[in-house]
Amino acid sequence: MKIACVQMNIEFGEPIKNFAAVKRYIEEAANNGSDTIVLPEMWNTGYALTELNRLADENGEKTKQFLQSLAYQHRVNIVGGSVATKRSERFYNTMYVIDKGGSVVSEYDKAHLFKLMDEHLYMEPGQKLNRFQLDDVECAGIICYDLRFPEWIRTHILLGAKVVFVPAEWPKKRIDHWQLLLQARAIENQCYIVAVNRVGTDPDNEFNGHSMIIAPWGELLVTNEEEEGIFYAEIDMKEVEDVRQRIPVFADRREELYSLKKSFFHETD
Ligand SMILES: O=C(O)CCC(=O)C(=O)O
Repeated sequence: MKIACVQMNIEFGEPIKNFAAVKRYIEEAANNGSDTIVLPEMWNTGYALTELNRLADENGEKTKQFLQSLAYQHRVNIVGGSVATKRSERFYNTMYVIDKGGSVVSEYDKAHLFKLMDEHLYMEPGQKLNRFQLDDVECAGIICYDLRFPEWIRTHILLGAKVVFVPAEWPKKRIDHWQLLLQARAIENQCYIVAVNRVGTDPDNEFNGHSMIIAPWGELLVTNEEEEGIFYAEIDMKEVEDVRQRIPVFADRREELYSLKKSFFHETD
């Protein structure tokens, strides 16, 4: 599967300009033979949280139609990063995933909202997992701050995910955390990680990309890119099986030790 990471700048509070940029990027990535194109977090508006009432996409309709038509036209999967959406007067940070036939195969609201950027004051957290298949590969998707919750990713992995997509607006000042956390998640879960971060600035932050594709053994297939652009890598699902056979982490898990309640009981027994 050839993957394209769209490491784009996002115009703050300017959905029309951002939709036009995403269209150009998807066309370019499709023309370069991509199977799966991945966008960053909140690419329609950036973190324009105080203007969500005016800017958020009502029921995600505009985004879904737009991505579905591009996916169908170019026969590509699109992991649509995320967009600000509005449903029943509430706002969400929502990922839509579209397959090559133009069907929406997953809708996911970011589960862990980022208090440092006041996200919890404006948006509602999601309550559901994000599992889907693309070209018969079991996948999962999380959004930005979700990355700091390894148990959330592990849950998806235990249910079968072999590729985890991570769209983000991760600021430059904590980019070392981004790199380390992503690489650790790939190694411990013996899976591919495809992580796409934006570049540019908003009123509060600077973003320097470093989108990454990481193999299940931890090799960096895309890394350290700081410029705006599309970065590509091929992933091979045999790698996941090979690594899982080499070090059988999943067979060696001691589930019975991991429940907080039980280990506390054991210690005081
Ligand atoms: O966890 C972090 O440092 C960044 C998270 C973030 O920027 C976000 O979730 O939007």
